[in-house]
Amino acid sequence: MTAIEMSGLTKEYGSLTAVDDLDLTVDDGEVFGFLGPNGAGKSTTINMLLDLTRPTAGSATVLGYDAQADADAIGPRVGVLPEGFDVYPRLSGRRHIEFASKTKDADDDPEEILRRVGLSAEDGARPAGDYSKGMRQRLATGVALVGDPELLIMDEPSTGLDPHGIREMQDLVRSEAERGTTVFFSSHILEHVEAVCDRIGVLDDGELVAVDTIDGLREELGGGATMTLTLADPAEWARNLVTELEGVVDTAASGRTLELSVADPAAKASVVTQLDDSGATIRDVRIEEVSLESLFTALTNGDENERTDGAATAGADGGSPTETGTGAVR
Ligand SMILES: Nc1ncnc2c1ncn2[C@@H]1O[C@H](COP(=O)(O)OP(=O)(O)OP(=O)(O)O)[C@@H](O)[C@H]1O
Repeated sequence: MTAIEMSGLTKEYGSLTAVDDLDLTVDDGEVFGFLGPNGAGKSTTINMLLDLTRPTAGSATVLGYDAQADADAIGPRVGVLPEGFDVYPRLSGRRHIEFASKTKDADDDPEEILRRVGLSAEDGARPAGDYSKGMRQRLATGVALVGDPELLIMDEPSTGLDPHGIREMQDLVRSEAERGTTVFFSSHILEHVEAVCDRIGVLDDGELVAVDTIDGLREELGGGATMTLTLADPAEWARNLVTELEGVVDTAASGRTLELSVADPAAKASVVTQLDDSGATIRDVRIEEVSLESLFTALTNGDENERTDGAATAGADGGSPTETGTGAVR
């Protein structure tokens, strides 16, 4: 079955097209990363799936139900971790789960849910206001898991978490996926998505610019890698042997060092074979794959904080320094 299907899904706010003609399918059981810089339209898309915002055009189904017409059927089957979720400081973690169970008319064992998200019974008894940011996110996920949803929608779940908290969140996503839950995980940080997702969709200025696995995207963008070969003899001679090989896009020779840019993975083996067959002695080979960060930058045209159409960015979260590391495009 298809967990999510968007067809021409569009949302306009006046002259701003926040989400532009999205066609996207997320399969049942998949962990799908919905990636894009701040203001790309991720939350707006999620809001349309949950019927919190109505599309200007197009449609979407969630778990086979029409997102607008059958919103009542979708609600109980979907767990949502909204962006910027915060706890009720005086309520215990356990009470949060109990409250959510009551609201969803579910009969989950609060202890079991707390355990699933890595909170002990003692943690559950404490006021959530005392929790660390990571514990709050885990509790928020616990709340989303009430009613055993078939689909978990997480809007920027790693926001504000330190590296340890991020790893915990990723483990949680993995273990829920192992239980068979489909996960739709939005983020503006490539690394967070890459670590847990089967496929990613990249959104930029409201448009879906790529949908693939990370490896697939790498290849699509040229499978880019740089090869540095150290040879026994001057490299200029060797350079002439490989310049014309398929997949080799750039070459440079300096002393006994030959540097090559290759556009597809197969070219790496061809280079080595060609040199070897021609009698060159290769002393060392270093290969540097295109970084995930440059991949994402290429896809989103290096967008930073704001949209190129100059519209204000909604939901800016003023994240922590840990979010601005490699892969972030804030
Ligand atoms: N209610 C609204 N009225 C007008 N414009 C809006 C509204 N909601 C969102 N937008 C605009 O739509 C665009 C997409 O915003 P959205 O919040 O969906 O992006 P996002 O990818 O979720 O970003 P973030 O990670 O910052 O939440 C932004 O330019 C935003 O300013």
